Amino acid sequence: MVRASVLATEGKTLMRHTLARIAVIISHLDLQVYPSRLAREVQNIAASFCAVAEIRVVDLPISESLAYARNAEQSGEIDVFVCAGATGAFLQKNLTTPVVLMKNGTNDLMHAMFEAVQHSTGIALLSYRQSNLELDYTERLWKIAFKHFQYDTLAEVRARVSSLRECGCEVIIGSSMVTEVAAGAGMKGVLLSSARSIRQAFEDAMAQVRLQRLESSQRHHINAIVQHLADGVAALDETGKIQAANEVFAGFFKTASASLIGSHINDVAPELELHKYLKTGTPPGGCMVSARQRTLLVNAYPLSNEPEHDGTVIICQDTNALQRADRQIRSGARRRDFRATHCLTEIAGESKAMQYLVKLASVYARTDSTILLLGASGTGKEMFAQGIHNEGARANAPFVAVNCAALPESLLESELFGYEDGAFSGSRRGGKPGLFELAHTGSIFLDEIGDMPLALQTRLLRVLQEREVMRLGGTHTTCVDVRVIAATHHNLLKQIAKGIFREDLYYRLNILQLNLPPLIERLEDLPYLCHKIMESIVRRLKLRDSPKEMIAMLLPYFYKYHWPGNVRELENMLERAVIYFANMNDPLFREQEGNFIDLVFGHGAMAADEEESTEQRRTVLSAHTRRELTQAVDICAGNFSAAAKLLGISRSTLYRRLKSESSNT
Ligand SMILES: Nc1ncnc2c1ncn2[C@@H]1O[C@H](COP(=O)(O)OP(=O)(O)OP(=O)(O)O)[C@@H](O)[C@H]1O
Repeated sequence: MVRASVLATEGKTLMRHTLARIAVIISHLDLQVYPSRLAREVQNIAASFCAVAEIRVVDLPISESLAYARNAEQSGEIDVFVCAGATGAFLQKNLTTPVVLMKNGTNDLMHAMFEAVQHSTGIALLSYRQSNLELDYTERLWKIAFKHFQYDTLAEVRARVSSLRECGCEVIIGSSMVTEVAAGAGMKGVLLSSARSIRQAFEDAMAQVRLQRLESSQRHHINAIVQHLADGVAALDETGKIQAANEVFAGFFKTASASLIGSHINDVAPELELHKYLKTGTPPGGCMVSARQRTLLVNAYPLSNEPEHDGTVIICQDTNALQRADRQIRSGARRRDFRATHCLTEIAGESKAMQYLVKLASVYARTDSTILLLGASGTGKEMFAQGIHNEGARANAPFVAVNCAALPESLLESELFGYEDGAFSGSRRGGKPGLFELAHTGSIFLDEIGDMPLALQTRLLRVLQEREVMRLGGTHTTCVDVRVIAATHHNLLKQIAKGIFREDLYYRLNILQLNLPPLIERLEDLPYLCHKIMESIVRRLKLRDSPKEMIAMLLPYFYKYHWPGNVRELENMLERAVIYFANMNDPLFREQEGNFIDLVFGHGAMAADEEESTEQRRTVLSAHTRRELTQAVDICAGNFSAAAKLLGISRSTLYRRLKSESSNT
């Protein structure tokens, strides 16, 4: 039963949040004088703390003290209890909320003596357990010899009071309980506590609350950090009981985090097999554990560096999330051009050979095996490589193309494999990842592999075998998950015979093969190729429409050409043709020696094989059909000079031919 009232207080807050909540418990036996003197004193002093604390003074039977305190503790309404003597010691043992003891000092004894001597010189002091009162000093000061006894229990108090009465003692100084027993025995009880010791107890309680709130705010911060971690974190005590765990950890083991607290780790997560560690105190390094359809990377660390094993922190990481993060980091570091832009559907060709190759490439795209693309320059090897990458499972990952013939050996090595900080003079600070690392999870296209220096072939072979790279100047390897597509215009078997290409590398690369035929072997693809290429030129040059007549006119020449530069050459020719065709009436071209066909076929190509090309050109030019001649006139809107220029003949020759063609028909 709570007899004394609550001292509600107003005023400024002590801490950032609320007033300190203090309960002072004064226990009594069968209270004869109500309210007890101590309670009254405490209430008076509590009033002076009203600006900083809400102090509840509770005067209740000793048998109810613990129940009351527990109740208040459970409802979380009290930050700290203040109590004296035996009850204080008892509550300290049984509560988790701090209990500040009202301690009596010599000053209290002086005050008590002052009151006691008013009644009698037969004075005794009863104190709970050992006190640090300066008894000799007090006796000398008051010139009174008084008796002093210590007690542990209420029974001892009762026995001592009754024996003191029989010895003629009239005044007993002690706690509120002692004074009550004395009063019950018909003696004078003098309270040992003074206003000063009560005030000191409140100061101690305030300091305690301040400390508590500081700790709680720190705990709150740490908890917020731990809760926001992407990893599952749990703290265990030395026996393996979970003291704290975040939601992610709870989620890994499909349970609510609150229900984990107090459970044993072996019951919650037997998969982790932490019992081995908990016994030895040796933390396991990162080990992979399968738990509830996930693979976790688990690390455990001792809570302190002390030799005594007093707890463990476990950190669990979802390997899927790690891989995703890894991919993100790598793609963040990826250059924008590490993308494949072509698809297999863009590869133009109506010939059986091309249609078969595109289908085969699409089958290859569904695998992860290494591919070797063979074919002369400009046959579309890179286009196929990009198409295969884009049609496969790695489409969203990087496509890294590297021309092995374009860089000097040392540069190619650092480009491919990267380097560590300070690997060579002039190297970038912090090192640089190689193209293999940047292609991680995607594809690497090793173009012109036949031109790779032998020393690098050896390093490349090791990477292909081990699937891991070591940067130049590095000491550790990094795993790379890369699909390799290599290409060359060389005959690698001949290169092997000459000793300039490693046979073992050839067999590593030549798992799946695509052999792209030169354009000369599939001239039937020309119309479709021209059409497709023109579409992209029109788009790129922002033309109004595709000059179909021009293509119709050029095609007969194209069929007769030998195409050493394959589709790339065709692309170049068509682009040139479009530009010349659109500017045919420009004086610059009108005054040009030669003619449209000459310009389209390009002097460079002609010069490469002068004899053959001049001869070919002659045959080509003499082969105009009547349809081509009239078509040229139509295209040039009846302008015979322009039509002659377009055909590469003089105006008079055009007239003559048209005449002779018409007489032949
Ligand atoms: N079948 C095709 N359909 C459409 N365009 C093609 C085709 N084949 C090649 N090309 C085009 O021809 C040009 C050359 O192709 P690509 O670079 O793929 O050839 P390559 O064999 O890799 O050449 P190199 O060996 O010289 O590197 C590219 O612009 C490409 O778009």
